[in-house]
Amino acid sequence: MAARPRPGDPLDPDAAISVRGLVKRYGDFTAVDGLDLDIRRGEIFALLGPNGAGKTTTVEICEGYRARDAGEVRVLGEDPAVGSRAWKARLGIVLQSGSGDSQLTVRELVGAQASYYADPRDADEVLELVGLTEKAGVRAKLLSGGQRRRLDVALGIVGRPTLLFLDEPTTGFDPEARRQFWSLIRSLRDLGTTMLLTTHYLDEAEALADRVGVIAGGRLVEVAVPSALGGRETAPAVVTWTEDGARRTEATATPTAFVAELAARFPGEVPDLAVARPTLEDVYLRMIGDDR
Ligand SMILES: Nc1ncnc2c1ncn2[C@@H]1O[C@H](COP(=O)(O)OP(=O)(O)OP(=O)(O)O)[C@@H](O)[C@H]1O
Repeated sequence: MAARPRPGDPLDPDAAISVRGLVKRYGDFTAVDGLDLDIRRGEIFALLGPNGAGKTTTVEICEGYRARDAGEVRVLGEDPAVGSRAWKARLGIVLQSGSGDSQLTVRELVGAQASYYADPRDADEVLELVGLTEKAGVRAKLLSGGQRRRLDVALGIVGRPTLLFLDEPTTGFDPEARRQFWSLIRSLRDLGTTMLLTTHYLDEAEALADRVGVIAGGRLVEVAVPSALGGRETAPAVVTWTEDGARRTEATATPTAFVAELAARFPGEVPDLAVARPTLEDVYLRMIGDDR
């Protein structure tokens, strides 16, 4: 399920994004250091990694915005370094710092962006989708931070992209706006859009991504479904409870059996019973720690 390509494997012609041996240097510094990755059509793929890991560099090479020093890249079947106009029109891009301080209204901006595409989404439909209908007539520069981010997404999807790049899309969102944004992303997936997301929010990756890739020091450390990253699904569970006034802890590979034993020992509820597996954050921090 979470198979990832090995160095030297051929490009995958069916993938939305196929990357082999990608290298990017800035002077003496190697920012991306031999990256192999396939992103399937229709999936949401989250790229995780610490600041400076090489996420934005990788994504911008896939978008055709940066040149690479070595390796092969195919995005929707074309090499981004020489991507055609028709190819570019099939991409949607939501950058880290977006539209911002325009004097134009929200609807004017979305309408203007739509005019670049042969078959755009209806501007009002897009505003509805991102929850900005009530702000359609407001100048973009008067929007709140979270509303601007939604406008960025609106601008990214109005061209009906096959593949959408989202670079840290929910930075600065309040919790409710993040939840709304997540449901927007899920509805785009239901419409068949492939998405490559970078994020520092592990709960966001867990909530949205079909697969996550962890990148550190310009290398891909692991690719997996969120529930299996770093051996999470088979890691021992930690059972905690209170007994004789003290907090007790037991790490076990068979938590169900262990809890059954505990239940037999106590007349009613086992006090303060909890069963926990390592969180995505636990395994992620361990991974990038290992890499360093
Ligand atoms: N134009 C550039 N010139 C020189 N170095 C650069 C340039 N762009 C990026 N770098 C360096 O390459 C490395 C990778 O940067 P990149 O922006 O890809 O990281 P990132 O994983 O997206 O980080 P963040 O999570 O902070 O956005 C960093 O060390 C960065 O300083």
